[in-house]
Formats: sequence, C-alpha cells, structure tokens
Amino acid sequence: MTNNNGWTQKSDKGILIVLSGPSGVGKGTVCSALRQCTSDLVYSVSATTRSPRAGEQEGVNYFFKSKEQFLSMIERDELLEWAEYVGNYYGTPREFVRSTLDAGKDIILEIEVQGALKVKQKFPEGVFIFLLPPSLDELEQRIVTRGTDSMDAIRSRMNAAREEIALLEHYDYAIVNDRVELACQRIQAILEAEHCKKERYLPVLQKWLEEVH
Ligand SMILES: Nc1nc2c(ncn2[C@@H]2O[C@H](COP(=O)(O)OP(=O)(O)O)[C@@H](O)[C@H]2O)c(=O)[nH]1
Ligand SMILES: Nc1ncnc2c1ncn2[C@@H]1O[C@H](COP(=O)(O)OP(=O)(O)O)[C@@H](O)[C@H]1O
Repeated sequence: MTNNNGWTQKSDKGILIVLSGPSGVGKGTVCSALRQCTSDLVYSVSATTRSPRAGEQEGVNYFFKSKEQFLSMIERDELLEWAEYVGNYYGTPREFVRSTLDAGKDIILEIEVQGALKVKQKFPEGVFIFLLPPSLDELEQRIVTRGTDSMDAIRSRMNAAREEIALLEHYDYAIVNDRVELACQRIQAILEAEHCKKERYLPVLQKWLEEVH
C-alpha cells in the first residue's frame, strides 16, 4: 500500500507513473490487480479509435472515438500525448491528469513507448516503469491465449514489441511480469520508495535541517 512516508504534511503534487510494455505482456491484468489493492492510485482512461473488445466499457477501459473525433481532440489540444499504434490512435486526456496531480493524488498512465517518451519530455519527474514478459515466446503465447487478435494483428504486435523493448533504456524501472501478484508487489514497492524521496518533503525537512545545524 502506498503511504505518505509517515508525514502529516503531504507533498503538494501527486506522482505521475507511466507503465509501458509490449502488447500482451499483462499491463491491463497487472493494472486491474493494482486497482484492487491500491485504492489511492488513480487510473488515466485513454481515448482511442480502436473498436471495443468484448467486455470493454466506455469510460472505464477507454473513451472510444471515431477518427474525426480523435483528430478534433488533437486540434483542441485536449491530449497530453497521443500516438498511432498498430493502425489505431491512442491518447491521454490532459485535463484529468493535471487536476488529479494538482489534487495531490498519484495517477498511472498505461501507454505505449512513443507516448511515454512524449510524457517524459513534459514530466521528467514522472516515474517510468517498463513491464517485460519472461520471454518473447511467452509474450506471443499470452497474446494468442487472450484470443482478441487475428494472426496478422499478432504479427504486428510482436514486431511492435521488439521495437518497444529496444527503448527500455528511457525507463527508470524494468519489471518482469512472471506472476501478476509479484509484478503488482514490485510496482507497489517502487511507489513506496518514490513517496520517500526527500525531494518531495523539502519544506518539512528544511525545518529539521535548521534544528540540527
Ligand atoms: N501513447 C498512448 N498509448 C496508449 C494509450 N492508451 C493505451 N495505449 C497503448 O496502446 C497499445 C495498444 O493498446 P490496446 O489496443 O488496448 O492493446 P493491448 O495493450 O495489447 O491490450 C498498448 O501498448 C497501450 O498501452 C494512450 O493514451 N497513449
Ligand atoms: N503473469 C502472467 N502470467 C500468465 N498470463 C498472464 C500474466 N499476466 C497477464 N497474463 C495473460 O496474458 C494475456 C494478455 O494480458 P493483458 O493484460 O491483456 O496484456 P496487455 O494489456 O499488456 O496487452 C491475458 O490473457 C492475461 O490473462
């Protein structure tokens, strides 16, 4: 469970966490598990032109948009970042991220690498986590088992996966999703550590430093 490092005075801004990783690695599964055990983490819901999969809900999994609607969101500068991925557009609504961070709450963005790099330019203080599969064979197996993609789409996603993993160096942390609960625990451990960074408590720590000098 994330905490506030035992201080009563909370750092003003929430932490922005970006979780990326190849299609099928288990980002969605790990995020759902995190949702259940980390109540104080807010999830950014993206806009996409991709069609809904069975069971996906508007406003919960994505805001499903036509290409025209998506392009006008770009034009109105409503997206913090956006990217084209395997033939569809995906983007992060900007206002929700801003208001969540301003309210002092942590927010997690589950987005692909190109978008993550754009976010890093705007929020270098964000925490960038890359989720890896135990192996590429296991990754392909997971996409096949999920049963949502055609053979062509699986090939495209595996090609995209290789390109994405090549950009791992831009991330702060690499986590292997061998078992969902372990991957979850690792992300929680990262959040705990980030909450203890001294930079987040400078006004409080300043008083301590004045007392000890
Ligand atoms: N740049 C960007 N990527 C996103 C966004 N939302 C989702 N994605 C990424 O788009 C990719 C495809 O997502 P999706 O079609 O749901 O497939 P899945 O991740 O294989 O289940 C994944 O890597 C997502 O993390 C977004 O708002 N911006
Ligand atoms: N640690 C894991 N071990 C085995 N299977 C997993 C694991 N994590 C996720 N999966 C399975 O892999 C498939 C892809 O997971 P999903 O969350 O849809 O990936 P992503 O959101 O990264 O595309 C799903 O069928 C899911 O149940």
